Amino acid sequence: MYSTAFLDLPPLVNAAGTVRLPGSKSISNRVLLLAGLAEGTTDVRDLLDSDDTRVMLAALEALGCRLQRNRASLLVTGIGGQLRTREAKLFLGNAGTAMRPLTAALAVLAATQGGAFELSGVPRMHERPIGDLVDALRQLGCPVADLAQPGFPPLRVGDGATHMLQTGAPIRVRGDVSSQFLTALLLALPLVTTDGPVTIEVDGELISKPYIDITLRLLARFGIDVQRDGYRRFVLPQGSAYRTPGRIHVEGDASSASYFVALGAIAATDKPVRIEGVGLDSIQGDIRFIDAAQAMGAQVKGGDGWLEVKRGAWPLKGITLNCNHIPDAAMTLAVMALYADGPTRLTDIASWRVKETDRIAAMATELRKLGATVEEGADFIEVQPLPAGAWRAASIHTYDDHRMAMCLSLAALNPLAGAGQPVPVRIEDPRCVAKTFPDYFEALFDLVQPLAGSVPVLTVDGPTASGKGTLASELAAKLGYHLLDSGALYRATALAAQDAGISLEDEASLAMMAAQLDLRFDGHRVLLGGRDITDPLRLESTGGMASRVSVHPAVRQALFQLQLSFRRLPGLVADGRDMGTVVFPSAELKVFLTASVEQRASRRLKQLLGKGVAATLDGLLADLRARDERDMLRSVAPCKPAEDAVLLDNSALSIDASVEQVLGWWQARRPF
Ligand SMILES: Nc1ncnc2c1ncn2[C@@H]1O[C@H](COP(=O)(O)OP(=O)(O)OP(=O)(O)O)[C@@H](O)[C@H]1O
Ligand SMILES: Nc1ccn([C@@H]2O[C@H](COP(=O)(O)O)[C@@H](O)[C@H]2O)c(=O)n1
Repeated sequence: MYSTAFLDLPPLVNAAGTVRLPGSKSISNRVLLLAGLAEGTTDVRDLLDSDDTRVMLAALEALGCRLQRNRASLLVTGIGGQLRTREAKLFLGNAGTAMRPLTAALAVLAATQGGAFELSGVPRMHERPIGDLVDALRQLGCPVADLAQPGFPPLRVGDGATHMLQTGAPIRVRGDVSSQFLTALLLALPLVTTDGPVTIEVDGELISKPYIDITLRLLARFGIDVQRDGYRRFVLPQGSAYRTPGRIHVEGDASSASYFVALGAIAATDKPVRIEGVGLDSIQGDIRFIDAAQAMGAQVKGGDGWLEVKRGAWPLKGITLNCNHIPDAAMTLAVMALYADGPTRLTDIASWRVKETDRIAAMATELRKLGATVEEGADFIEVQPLPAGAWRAASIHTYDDHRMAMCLSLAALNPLAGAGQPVPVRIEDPRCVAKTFPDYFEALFDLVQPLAGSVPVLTVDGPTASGKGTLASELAAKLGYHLLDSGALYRATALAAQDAGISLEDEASLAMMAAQLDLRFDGHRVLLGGRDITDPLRLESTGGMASRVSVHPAVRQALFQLQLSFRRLPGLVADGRDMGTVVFPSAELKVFLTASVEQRASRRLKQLLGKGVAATLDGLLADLRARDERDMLRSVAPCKPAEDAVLLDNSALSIDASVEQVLGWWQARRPF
């Protein structure tokens, strides 16, 4: 997962390969609640691991459910409809699928058994309406107190006392703001069917009906057979009791599939994008996104648990579509619309305005930043195609909304819109995808191909102990980029030569060895032929040997391709001696880092003594001077600034100040 302040996506030109989707958020949180309320243990397979499921799990644990994590599954032992804890404060983040059903379940449990529970979330959750659900619970006779603005969380359900609930008359709930209110009642009211059936009647036209279908199917898996009259009236039979199905599998998230369906429709020209975990047999309403994608031109094939998508019509075809049945996935159509041959109008999407953010306003604002013409209304959005040449590099604000981040990432495919100037796209706060798809960007990068030469590189060269490694790794962490410590390759070659008894002057043998290095970077550990060489790699003596090995042109040549292979999406920070001059001469930013030899020696002394390695300042000064001389005066790729490098003397700069300085230079060169 990328937890950086922003993530820059270079222009992308193709996509192919397989993505395995994480579990559905809607199914995961419904299953967790049902398993938590049921008696016995439920073995939940392929559960989504994300922010929204984590808050649900934390709430269940606080309520006395037992959770046991195994490698492949989560075992949930429920409370069997009996409160184990009578008071708790539950923080539910921005998870509507946790807030609404838990409010209903705890309201009836607290009212009938005596208890009081506070439910709160992030500030945006406190702006998302819940009043219609609260009204329904109050009709039943459940005490519910607004702790801030009436009709919105935070709430307190229950007052510690027990209450007789009015289950004889139908409970009325509005269905035209969020279908989650009805879902919440359907999931919770089996708890109060001991004395007779309970009826729920929906006021207004129910939106997002497919989500109710998921609720009903999952209730059936847990032994509750709801009788109903269309989507107007639902009856929970007397004596409804949650029975664990034993094992239950969570299918992949159909809303998350939409980004990869769109990716295939826009970019998969030869081989398809294959999506695994969700398919034509899906119980999720958002699977119907594929109909919309096909209407726009996508070629879609599928079966049980899989889909394959390729580009069909190109440009895509603009469509007008009522999206009431696919409210979440429909956001993806708004970005596909940029690649269409005419306007795309998405209607009946008023619910977008009360989601993680006001999604109609957010989508219109961000698409306009890219250069698009967008019209928005109370319940629709109309997007005009964005012709080649009209695309602008944009920094996309994501409003703490995972779907904004994932949808807008598709704008990086802009080179496919025509022959205009390709532009990168910046996604702000990429961590927001953690709500439903923590590894979304990793999955995307596995499938796409960047425009040739567009993966950005930042080089940091300079003499020994100037702080290159420290600076480079901080920069890579801040930008979410890969890191190349090129010195480690020369050091590893020297160690391998030492092990094999090869002379450091034997250029041909050293080059052969360098070309076959079996080197693996595993976090901070470095493995050579499976052996952990992390510690010996960093020895001063190894640095000295590396310096001798690195003077040989054939060795440098042998390591050249390996270094280039580190240039992968989304970008690279490379540190060494010749990164800016030889290996990445087209790097966007080249920094040449220096510090006085005395400063460098004293930093290295501190570093070595800190690790418990004996050293003296005089000894280090002599070593550094010798290494500087050899590295700077050698005939091939000497250590020197590239002509277009920026010099940074950090003798009097802290590490943080150096990082800020270089990030400032970097930002100044980006087009955002
Ligand atoms: N700006 C700075 N101010 C103070 N200390 C620093 C600064 N930058 C780096 N250091 C410290 O200097 C030491 C050497 O830094 P580092 O290992 O990053 O250098 P290097 O140039 O990568 O060395 P080498 O060429 O041997 O790989 C480390 O202990 C690091 O914490
Ligand atoms: N691009 C590079 C990187 C390193 N070297 C040589 O390797 C020695 C060790 O490098 P460290 O950065 O890990 O200290 C160094 O002294 C150089 O001789 C190189 O030539 N080119």
